[in-house]
Amino acid sequence: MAAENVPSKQARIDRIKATIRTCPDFPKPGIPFKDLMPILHNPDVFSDTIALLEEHVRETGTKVDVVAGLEARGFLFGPPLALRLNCAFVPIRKAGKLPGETVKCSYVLEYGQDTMEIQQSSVKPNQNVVIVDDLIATGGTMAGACRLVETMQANVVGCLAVVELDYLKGRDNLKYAVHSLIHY
Ligand SMILES: O=P(O)(O)OC[C@H]1O[C@H](OP(=O)(O)OP(=O)(O)O)[C@H](O)[C@@H]1O
Ligand SMILES: Nc1ncnc2[nH]cnc12
Repeated sequence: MAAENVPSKQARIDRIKATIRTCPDFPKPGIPFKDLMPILHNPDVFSDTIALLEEHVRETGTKVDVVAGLEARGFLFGPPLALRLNCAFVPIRKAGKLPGETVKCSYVLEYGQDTMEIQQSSVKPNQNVVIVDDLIATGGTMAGACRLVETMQANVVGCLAVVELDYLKGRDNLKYAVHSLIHY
C-alpha cells in the first residue's frame, strides 16, 4: 500500500471504536457493557488494535520482558502483542486454575469481586512487565494485577487496555503509566 493510503492512527482508532458494541444493563442493571468481541470478527480491525498497542510500547522505548494478560479478555489481546514484541506471555488467571506455586490477590471490579492468581515461577525479579486487558473500568482488576507483579519483585512498566471508561476514573487507582486506545 502506498504511504499516503495508510490510514492515520486516529482513523484506525475510530474504526475500532465503531466496531465495539454497548450492551445496556449487562451483566447487571445500570452497567453499560462494552462488548469488544466484534473486534475479533474482523481481522483488519483486530490487526490494527494489536499494532496500535505495539506502537505505543515501542514509542515508550522501554524493553519489555513479559506481557501479562488478565483472564479472560486480556488473553485475546496479550498473546498477539507478546508475539509482536518477541517477549513472553504470562497469564494472570482467576483463582484455582493454575497448577504449582502461585501468588493470589483479591480485587473489586465494576460489577463484583474476585481473586486472581499468577504462577510464582512465571515472572522473575527485575523483569519488565506490561499488563494487558481489554478494558479498564474502576481499575480494580488492573490494580490487583499490579500488586501481583510487585509481589514477584518485577517492574510494572505499563498498564495497557483497548478501552478505558473515563467516567469511572479507573486510572486514578493505578500508580503506573496507563495507556488505552479508546475512551468513553
Ligand atoms: O476495571 P474493573 O472495574 O476492574 O473492570 C475491568 C475488568 O472487568 C472485566 O473482567 P471480568 O472479570 O468481568 O471478565 P471475565 O469474566 O470476562 O474474565 C474486564 O475484562 C476487565 O478485566
Ligand atoms: N462496562 C464494562 N464493559 C465491559 N467490561 C467491563 N468490565 C467492567 N466493566 C465493564
